[in-house]
Order: sequence, then C-alpha cells, then structure tokens
Amino acid sequence: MKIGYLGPVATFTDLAVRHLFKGVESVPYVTIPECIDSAADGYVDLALVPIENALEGSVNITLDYLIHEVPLFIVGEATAPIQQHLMVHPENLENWQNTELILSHSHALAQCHKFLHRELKGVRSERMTSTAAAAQYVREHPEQNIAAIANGLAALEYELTIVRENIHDYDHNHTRFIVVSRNEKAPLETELKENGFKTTLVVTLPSDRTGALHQVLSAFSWRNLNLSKIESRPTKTGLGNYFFIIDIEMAMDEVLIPGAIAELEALGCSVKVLGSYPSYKL
Ligand SMILES: O=C(O)C(=O)C[C@]1(C(=O)O)C=C[C@@H](O)C=C1
Repeated sequence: MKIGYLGPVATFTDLAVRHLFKGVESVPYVTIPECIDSAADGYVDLALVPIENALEGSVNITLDYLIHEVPLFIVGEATAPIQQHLMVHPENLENWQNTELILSHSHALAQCHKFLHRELKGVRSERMTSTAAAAQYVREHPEQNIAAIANGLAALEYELTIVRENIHDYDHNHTRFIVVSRNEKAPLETELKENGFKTTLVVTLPSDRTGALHQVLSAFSWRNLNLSKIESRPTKTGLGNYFFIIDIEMAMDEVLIPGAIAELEALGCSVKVLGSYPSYKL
C-alpha cells in the first residue's frame, strides 16, 4: 500500500503517517492539493492531510479541495498533539537572537504568534509549504541567519539545533488529519485501536429560506445525533452562498443517519456523504 503525505520528510503529516501506519510506503508531495490529486489519480492508495488545528481552525485548502475538486472519500481521521520548536543552523547558534527571518508553514506560524510577538518582535516571517520544508531550507542556507519553526524530528533530520522548545502559544495544540481514498470503504490497516467513528456530510441549504439552518440542525437533534463540528465554506458561486460541513459522532447506520439525510432532502437541501470512518488518537 502507498500513502501520499505533505512532505518533505519530518512534517507533522509525516509523523502522523508513521504513527498510524507501520511499514507502509509513503510518498511526499510539496502541497496539499498535489497530495490529494495523487490519491484521486490513483498514484497512491491513500493520502493523509491536515484538516483542522485546535488553535488555528480549519485547513481551508483541504476542505475546499475535497468539496470542489476531487471525488474522494474520508476513510479515517487521526488527532495528534503538536509541539513547535524554534531551530537554527548550528553555524548560527551563537547569534540566533539576531535572526533575520523565521520560516514555517502558515498554520505553524499562527500557532506561535504570541511567542513571536513577545520574543522576536519585528522579525520578518515567511510561509513555506510545510514546517519540514522550512527546516530543510535553513539547513541548506547556513550563510543566512534564519530560523525555522518545526518539530523535533525535523531538527534531527535536517541537523538543526533547537534554541527554544515548545513555543506554541497554548498547551492543547492538536491537529486533526484525515485519510482520503477513491474507495469509500478502503481499509486502513493500522494496528491502533479506533477511538470512535464519525460521518461527515456536506449540506447545501435551499436559498433564502427562513430558518433553514435551524431545521437542518433539528433533524440531527431530535434523533439524538451528536455533532462534533459544523463549519461553513463558500460555495464559490456568489456572496452569501455557503456549504455546511457537518461531522456526526457516529458511523453510518441503517436508520438514524439515512433518516436525517432524507429529512434534509425533503427540506430542499442537497446532501453529500464525504465519508463514514474510524477515529484514532496518536
Ligand atoms: O507543515 C507541516 O508539518 C504539516 O504537516 C502541516 C500542518 C498544517 O497544515 O496544519 C500540520 C500540523 C501543524 O498544525 C502545522 C502544519
């Protein structure tokens, strides 16, 4: 089995692949869309991508790409703790406090916003395609006094020195990753024990109908279906037009979820099931 991930080696996404799947062939991609495309085109069987961070919220590119661009299903999710460290090239260790530029993934920079404001005020930051790509760049440019924000594995892999540990602004920094596949029922082949199940729906409301969202939510509530997330994203067809992405804390069954979907459709909503899948804690 081959699994695509946001590379290069030692991103948080790579760490999630290593914890979830032991001994699979993993293939790094430079961007999240490239990674998702590789699963859609069948170059890899599965792709693992970040979808939500506890401090920074949704990874919109993942949501949008899944909704608008590719016919893939979510076949699993995994939540991992995220620890961000500031690291520099060993040649710049003495002078790191005068660092001129901080590189990282946009979500990682946002997770360390308070630290950067407090300790490195005025220092420019620049987004890279991933935290590990930032670490790799710092390794390849010892002549520049720059730093990366990345994880401990990236420091080892790219032989950088950590100058500040755990610089994320809040302790409970977690990221949720999803595994996507062309096959709705693709097995995950993990040794981990699942920690519950979820079903994700994409719901489009009928336009201009009073109380439509209230009616949608009541279809879940009177059936006692617990929702763990509801998020809106633009349909990209005009201002004010949104999809709702709804996570139900339950696997697809034969009665309750199909009943809720039928009720939503009777209200004039269109509903797409993005997946029904096991959840893991890493
Ligand atoms: O850059 C990485 O290391 C990633 O795996 C991406 C990503 C993200 O997109 O949120 C994953 C986990 C962390 O929240 C920071 C960055």
